[in-house]
Amino acid sequence: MTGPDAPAALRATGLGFRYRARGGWTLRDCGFTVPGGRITALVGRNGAGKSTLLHLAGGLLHADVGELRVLDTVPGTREARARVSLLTQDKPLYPRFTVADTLRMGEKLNSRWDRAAAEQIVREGGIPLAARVGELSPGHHTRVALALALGKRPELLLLDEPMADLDPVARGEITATLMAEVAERGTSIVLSSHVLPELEQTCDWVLVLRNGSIELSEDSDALRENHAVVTGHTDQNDALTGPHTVVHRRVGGRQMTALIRQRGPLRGDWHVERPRLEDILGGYLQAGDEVRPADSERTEAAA
Ligand SMILES: Nc1ncnc2c1ncn2[C@@H]1O[C@H](COP(=O)(O)OP(=O)(O)OP(=O)(O)O)[C@@H](O)[C@H]1O
Repeated sequence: MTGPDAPAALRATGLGFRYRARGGWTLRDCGFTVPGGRITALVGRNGAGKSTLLHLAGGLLHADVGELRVLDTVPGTREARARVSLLTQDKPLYPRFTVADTLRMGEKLNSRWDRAAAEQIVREGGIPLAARVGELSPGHHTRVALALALGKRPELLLLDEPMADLDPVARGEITATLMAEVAERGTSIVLSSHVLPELEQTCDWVLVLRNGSIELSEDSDALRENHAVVTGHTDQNDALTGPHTVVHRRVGGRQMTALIRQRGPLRGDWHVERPRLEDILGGYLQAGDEVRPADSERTEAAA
């Protein structure tokens, strides 16, 4: 189902998870809604909790506190498993199976199996159906795992760094396949990635995790509209506080460049540019590493 009545792809309320009962929280107090029928980029620094969140959504882990729903169902239940595909980073497949065996297994296990779609993904990669999975290159292994995940015709596809092993041509082909899935079937896709430029044309929703907490859950176009990259003299620093929020700031000499969430008109003399999604995500990822004017002045004084 697509449109305004479509169920949210993911919905979390007060979600918390820790790997050991006495360990620290890997995910803490996460609350967000990812609308259905979108391609959502799940972004965060190493160790932020992206894989953990995807494993929870795929029903491989269970929340310690709070609630997570996928397509309005409980992750890991029979209904959720029928409607959700999760491709983990290790992309487990049987190494002794041939590619053809693997696709046949997909067909046996899934009542909605789309053989043509699965075979097309394999064929596009030039992978022989008779090849043994254990002898495939990592990129071809990823392709077969994706064919299995997509052949199931899921309503929600969860992908943990799916492009990491793929060559640039394969990345383009798989991206086009994913975008066609959303456009033609209204499939919801949530994919984690560190390759920010590739998200620019693909993703229409963004979920940013920072140290296990949700930093951002927002529409990509809205983010582009309500953020600005401003450059000007450092003595105007105070003009950026108040209604605006400085996400990240870099100072060089007496000039500063800042990514801001802009609320209303800007005071002062600034050169203003509309940021790309990549700039916005990069700014949020670096937010804790902010270089403040005072730091830069100390550096200059010491030089
Ligand atoms: N099986 C595990 N047992 C204990 N701790 C774990 C386990 N898996 C992950 N963690 C810890 O949980 C935190 C979040 O890890 P996670 O893999 O979810 O992050 P990530 O954002 O996917 O990172 P990356 O970008 O490096 O893939 C890290 O501190 C990690 O060390």
